[in-house]
Amino acid sequence: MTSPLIGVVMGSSSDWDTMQHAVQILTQFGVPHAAQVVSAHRMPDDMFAYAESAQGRGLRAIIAGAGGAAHLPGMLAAKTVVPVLGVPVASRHLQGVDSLHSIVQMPKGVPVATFAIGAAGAANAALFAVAMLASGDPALRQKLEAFRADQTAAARAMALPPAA
Ligand SMILES: Nc1c(C(=O)O)ncn1[C@@H]1O[C@H](COP(=O)(O)O)[C@@H](O)[C@H]1O
Repeated sequence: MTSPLIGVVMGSSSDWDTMQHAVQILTQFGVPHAAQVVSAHRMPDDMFAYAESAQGRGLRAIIAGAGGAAHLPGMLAAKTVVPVLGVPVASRHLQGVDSLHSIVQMPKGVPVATFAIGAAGAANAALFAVAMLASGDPALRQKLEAFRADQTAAARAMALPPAA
């Protein structure tokens, strides 16, 4: 079995509806990945172990999704130099604005690349991870270029309904 290049973690299984969109993209591009629940709040020792072992396990990036007081991406970034891509998950009461602010407002020196709230952010985090890997992998770069070309063709083919 190929060891994962991208780790996908989330604070709770309730984040899966959002984070599965990252996993779908990684699967589509054939990027070896592994997804699991890791919570800075509820399982801090596991979170530390995950971050501390990330480099040695060969992870090239970690996509971390969390909602509300979303400390997971930032705490991972505090414990590893493997790039962390943060995905704010929509929360029940504040619709994910709390998650976004928690993830994006990192202190200088400990960056988390922060994406949009929800499914689009999760998909874009995965596409960004693919782009990072593609810079050293011509076959993957070709797949990414084909994906973008398909997207452009679909946008050009968009038709609008007649005005009411
Ligand atoms: N933000 C975090 C962290 C963390 O950052 O460590 N751990 C869990 N959570 C978030 O709590 C929300 C509610 O979780 P539950 O649905 O399990 O109550 C989830 O969006 C999760 O990401």
